[in-house]
Amino acid sequence: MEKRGMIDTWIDKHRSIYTAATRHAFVVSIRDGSVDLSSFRTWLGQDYLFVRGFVPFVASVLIKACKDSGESSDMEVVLGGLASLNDEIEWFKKEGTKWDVDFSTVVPQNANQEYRRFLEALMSSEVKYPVIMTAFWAIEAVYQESFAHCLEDGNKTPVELTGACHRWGNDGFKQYCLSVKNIAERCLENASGEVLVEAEDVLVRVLEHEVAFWEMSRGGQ
Ligand SMILES: Cc1ncc(CN)c(N)n1
Repeated sequence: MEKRGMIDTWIDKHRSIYTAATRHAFVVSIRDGSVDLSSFRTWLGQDYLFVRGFVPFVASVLIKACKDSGESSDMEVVLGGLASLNDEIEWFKKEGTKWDVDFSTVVPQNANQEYRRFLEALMSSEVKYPVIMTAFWAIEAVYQESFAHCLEDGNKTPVELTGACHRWGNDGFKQYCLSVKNIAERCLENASGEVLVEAEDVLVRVLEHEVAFWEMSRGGQ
């Protein structure tokens, strides 16, 4: 059985925001087939911009994994994540053509800009490895849980959206998220009280940014 660590404790403590991020109405509307396709197109354009900003964030996680981790396998896990972002960007470009979304004209909305600013602050060399690893796990896990939900039994996900759901809802991505979680948990086990407070705060803030991001797709800012 999987060992319960700090992250599971924090998820239990902050269950309502965790559920808001992983079972957002936008995601539920994909799963039940009622999704408004203009919302999907908004999400696609905004997420393409987000992912371009996520690349330097993951690169900064990679640098910390090389310098601060003490476990050589951490670097390989993060490098795998960075490599898959290359495929992800290509996938977005194909979807952009399919859905007639011209990324060169997409303007980042407030929620996107704020999330990107938050990630930039986390890239500072001052941010400790357990804190950035916790954030990294949460960012990836929200997409994994959300899109896996759209593929679970009983879904009515429109066939033209299953590609997006498989991108983050597949078993390989689930295993990768578990590897990132295990790294974060290992680091948190040895972290000081101060670092634990910071990591918990960052986890909650990621979840809040993810909720705001889904909201934006449905027409919020
Ligand atoms: C907003 C957001 N959060 C997470 C992911 C998954 N990398 C994403 N593509 N976009």
